[in-house]
Amino acid sequence: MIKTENLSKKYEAQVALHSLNLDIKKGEIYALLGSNGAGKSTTIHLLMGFMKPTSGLAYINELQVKPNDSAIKQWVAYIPEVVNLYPNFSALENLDFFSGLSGFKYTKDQQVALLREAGLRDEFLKKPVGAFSKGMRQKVGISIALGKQAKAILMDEPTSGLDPYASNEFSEILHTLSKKGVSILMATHDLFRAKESGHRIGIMHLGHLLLEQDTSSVSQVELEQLYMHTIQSFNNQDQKIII
Ligand SMILES: Nc1ncnc2c1ncn2[C@@H]1O[C@H](COP(=O)(O)OP(=O)(O)OP(=O)(O)O)[C@@H](O)[C@H]1O
Repeated sequence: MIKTENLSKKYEAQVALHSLNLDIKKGEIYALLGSNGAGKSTTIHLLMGFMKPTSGLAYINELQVKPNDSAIKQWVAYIPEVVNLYPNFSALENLDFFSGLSGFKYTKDQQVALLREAGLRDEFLKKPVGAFSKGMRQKVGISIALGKQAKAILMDEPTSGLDPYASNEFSEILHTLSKKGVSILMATHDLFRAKESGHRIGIMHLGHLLLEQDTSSVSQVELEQLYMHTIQSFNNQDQKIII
């Protein structure tokens, strides 16, 4: 569903991504972990077609991603760290507007159902989103993704700044999306949430994907040790790429 083949990106002299191979299945939640500058956002931006790779290929729903290709945008939704919405519009109005841009028209009842499914409480449906918290904006973003019937959702730092309750709610919403067959790639520094929400994690460092791991087969502590060990080994000039 979300796939890359030897995907690479060089920004002038800086190689941000070295030959990345990802294969994220239908309904899978995959957390990309890594240090600052590891290449996580670059990966997401390439998968969204925001820029051209230096080499390699990316696919969403078996369609090859090409920069600014509207065919791909039909299948994929991008939820940035802070979701951009029209501040004076209510949650319902934002959903209506963005669904319309994607060619969908929903009744008021359907819009309410989408926002509820994304976890937004009823009392906020008609409030201007300008005063919404990060978590609430994210829920509106997820409802927009649901509204466009996205098969893949790409998220950048979705849990940074969320309180523990909101983070937990976020995990539950991801699991609901996954059960509907939506594939999710999230870039995060949040090891705890990656383990709680993700089926699989990938550890990136300096543009390399160093390790992939099913989250069900490691404890939280083991995952943290694995993360530290993987990055330390690379820094100690073992520089043996595991993937
Ligand atoms: N537009 C750009 N021009 C030049 N270099 C860039 C650009 N965008 C990113 N880079 C570089 O590419 C590398 C990867 O950056 P990227 O933002 O993908 O990392 P990241 O893993 O998302 O980091 P963070 O966790 O800090 O958000 C970094 O060295 C960064 O400085």
